[in-house]
Amino acid sequence: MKMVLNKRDLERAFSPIKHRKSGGRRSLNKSHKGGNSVNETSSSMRVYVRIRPQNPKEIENNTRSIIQVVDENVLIFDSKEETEPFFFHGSKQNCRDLQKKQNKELNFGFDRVFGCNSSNEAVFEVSTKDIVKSLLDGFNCSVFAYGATGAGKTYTMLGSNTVPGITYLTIVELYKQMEILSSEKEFNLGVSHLEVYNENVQDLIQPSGPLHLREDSNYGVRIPGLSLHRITNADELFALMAKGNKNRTQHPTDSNAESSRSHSVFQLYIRMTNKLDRNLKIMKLSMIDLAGSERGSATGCKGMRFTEGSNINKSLLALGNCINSLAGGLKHIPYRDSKLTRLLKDSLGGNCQTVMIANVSPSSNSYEDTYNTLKYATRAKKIKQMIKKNIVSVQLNAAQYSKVVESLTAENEELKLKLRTYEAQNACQKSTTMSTVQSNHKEKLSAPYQELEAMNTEISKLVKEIKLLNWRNHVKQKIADRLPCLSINNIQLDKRLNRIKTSMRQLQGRESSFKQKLRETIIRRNDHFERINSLIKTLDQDGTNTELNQHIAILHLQLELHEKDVQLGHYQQLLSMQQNELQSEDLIVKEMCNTLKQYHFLLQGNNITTEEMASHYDELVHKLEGFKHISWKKDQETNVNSNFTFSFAEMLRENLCSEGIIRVETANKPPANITVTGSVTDCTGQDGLSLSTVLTALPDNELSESESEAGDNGQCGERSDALRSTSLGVSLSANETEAGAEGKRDVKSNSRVILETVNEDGHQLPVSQTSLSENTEESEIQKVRDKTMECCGILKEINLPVDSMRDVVAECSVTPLKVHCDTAVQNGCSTNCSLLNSTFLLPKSSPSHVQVKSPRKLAEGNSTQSKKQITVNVLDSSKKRNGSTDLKRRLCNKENRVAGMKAKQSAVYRGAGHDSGKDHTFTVPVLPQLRTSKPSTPKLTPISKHCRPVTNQVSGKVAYMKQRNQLNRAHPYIAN
Ligand SMILES: Nc1ncnc2c1ncn2[C@@H]1O[C@H](COP(=O)(O)OP(=O)(O)OP(=O)(O)O)[C@@H](O)[C@H]1O
Repeated sequence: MKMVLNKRDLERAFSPIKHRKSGGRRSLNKSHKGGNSVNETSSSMRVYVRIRPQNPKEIENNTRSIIQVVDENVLIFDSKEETEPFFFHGSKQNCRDLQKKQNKELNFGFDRVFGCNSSNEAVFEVSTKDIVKSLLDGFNCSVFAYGATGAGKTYTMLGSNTVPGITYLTIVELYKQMEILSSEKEFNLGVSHLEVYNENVQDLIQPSGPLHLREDSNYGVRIPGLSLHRITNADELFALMAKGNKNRTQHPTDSNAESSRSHSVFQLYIRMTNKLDRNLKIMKLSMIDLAGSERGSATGCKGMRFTEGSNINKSLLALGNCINSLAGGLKHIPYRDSKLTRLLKDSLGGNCQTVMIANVSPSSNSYEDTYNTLKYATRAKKIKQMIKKNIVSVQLNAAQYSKVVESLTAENEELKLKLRTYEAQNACQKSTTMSTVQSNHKEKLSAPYQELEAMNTEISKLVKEIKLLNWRNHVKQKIADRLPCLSINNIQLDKRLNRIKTSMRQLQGRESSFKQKLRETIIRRNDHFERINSLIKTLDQDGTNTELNQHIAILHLQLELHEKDVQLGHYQQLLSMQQNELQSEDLIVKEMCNTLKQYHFLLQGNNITTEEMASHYDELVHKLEGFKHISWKKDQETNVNSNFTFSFAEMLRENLCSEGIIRVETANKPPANITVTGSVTDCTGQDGLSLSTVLTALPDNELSESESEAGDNGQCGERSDALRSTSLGVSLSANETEAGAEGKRDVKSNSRVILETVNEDGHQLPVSQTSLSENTEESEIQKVRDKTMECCGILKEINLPVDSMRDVVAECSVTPLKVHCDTAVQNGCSTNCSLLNSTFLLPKSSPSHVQVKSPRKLAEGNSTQSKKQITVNVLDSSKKRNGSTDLKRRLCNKENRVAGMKAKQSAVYRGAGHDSGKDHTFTVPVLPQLRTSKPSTPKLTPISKHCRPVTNQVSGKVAYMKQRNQLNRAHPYIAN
């Protein structure tokens, strides 16, 4: 037993390693092996020590070596020197000089000690080669180099141009291993590289200013804004690594001419998918080169270097504290003390297999640094880590199985097909004794065509990317246009708009870089194509080799097919994006409409709606109805085609008949009869209504009505106005399209009507131009006429003296008035008031008032209720202003309350003469005065279809609108 002589000996007695032991390593290796076989295991941090050779300065100063490597696991720090004989008063003494500082002689044991002569390859073989295996087994791994400044960390991690460091060697090994596994696994790799400089995190590959750290319970520490670069081969990875290292902050100090003044973290993300079961593992390899700890006095740093040094020391101190807490098994680990420890949280105490390489200098000049590093390393060895494989999905679900089976079956089929083709080709070759020359030719063409195919795919991909970016830009622009309409906070609006603009600029930047790439690829493709052409020329100089020509034709077809396939996929992707966008826009519109309606009612209820607001609101409603916007599908507008599709959405309204007139203009004189058939399909594209009619072309200005064969539910009335054009009036009554007792299909607003024109022989009729004359005066007249008919039917049914009205009307020139009623939905009635949107005509000298009985009795069969009437006075258009006032006054006199009013053109009244205080409101726009040249007798839709149970609450308005165009055509107005 050794005698404890003084304090230093005492320290030595309690030094971490008293005997030559390598238990740490053995236990680690054991657990490490275990880690590969199970999903979760515990492991000690592996710690290696590397001693660099003395540098020329140290050699020059003849400094003492303070490290003695005992064997591959043990070193002695500050071993006792071969003491020179000590003389006192001229005689040699047996004891030592007590005035001289005694050597520590501490033994340290590590997983491996690399001496001065060890190479980076040797370090890699022992320290990180195994890491690659663990990584591909699904474990996260970290390697970090720790040590004082100038101790050789960067040399170990990165090396130099001639001596590659362990990062390079590890990645080469990783690629080797991935190559071996490539038949079973798919790999996707991504890289990021950052530095922590003066407590700021910065991206080294795409420097963009300080980044922030975020902690996420699922993903640990994340750095939003840090660029992640996809790589496809080792060269790309090394290029990125080199770029990152070039950007790293380095400054010369007294200790190191190329001192790294920041901590560098290079991370490689691996996504590994098992081809068979599609199980996915995501792993992360972090290679960390820490900045070196330093003593200001030793390094002679001043100013900026001093600040850097103190930041480095601060973060390393925090790292030391974390290592101590982890080694001591404490619950609280002070990760948050520095950016570095927050970043290394995963590697130190998380789910990660970590290797620490402690770099030390052997020179007595670095005595304290080396001692501290060895103590750090010893503490770090005690850290136990629970590591588990990062398997995203271990078990397959049924859907995955079916997918795997599907893909395997498809592959199988493909192989079978190839085999058959091959056999057939073989047989064919035998029978035709195809010359080897031919097959040689084909072989020579195969690779260039494959290359061409790859280029085409790349082009398609780039085009898709450009389109995607374009679309995203367009969407952003739309948002930017819309935002100011709603936003009320200008500061926030500016912020939002700026954000959008920045992101649009980024998108545009990306778009132009894609465009550049596209141009380059197209040039490359064209060059390549030229080369193929010249190759073909050399193979078949006189162009008579038919077999070769056929083969080339097939190759071209295959190329085209492949391209179309790729494009199809891209278009589907684009389409689904656009559909999503449309859906979300649709939702916004609906929500906005609801909100607007609420606000409108609120204003109206408080009697503060201005005339302008009310008419704007009406205009919006009108626009939503879409009556004026029926148009042909754009791309079919000019097509010479007899099939055309148009949206019927605008024509369908909830409760009343809707119609449009379609004009079919033929290039030549149309045949006598044209059959127009059509179908209305609902939004699911299923069969719905069908309609059919025969148009007869008649000479100019001669109106004709021929028999209209309505299909199930559709009605078509037809007219012919000119030799070269034929118009078809199509009307669909909502009551006819409703799902209901008859079980008919509900035709909603996104239904479509498809019409087809066929002549007498059953041939499709070429149509040079198709246009919709819906907006023409004729259609206007037609519309009013139809509304009048319906309205009269309704009025008759609800006991309005239609006959007397008609008599009066017959005597006078007419001013058509449109009655518009809106009702709330109650008592389970899903329909609106029967008067909704109805139009009827009143003469200029109409009776002073029109009595409209409540149609309630129709619904309830209660005759007493029908006697309760409301009265609405409708004045003719020549007395608009006065009339409006009159009306108001009269209604007020009759104890009706004025709810809101438009002084000049419209007014809103609420009638209260109803049985239970229910209100009725009418919109009465004054339409242009019409003159009729030839009244017709239109049919009325059976009243029973129109009349619905009337709801308890009816609200609405009376509106006078300006007289519009003077129409030339006359108008039939009242029918029985
Ligand atoms: N094992 C070694 N063999 C030969 N030269 C070495 C070795 N280790 C380090 N060196 C040399 O020592 C010098 C300092 O090394 P390096 O820059 O790697 O130190 P460092 O620990 O990264 O320092 P800092 O923390 O200041 O960046 C370099 O010139 C390097 O070439």
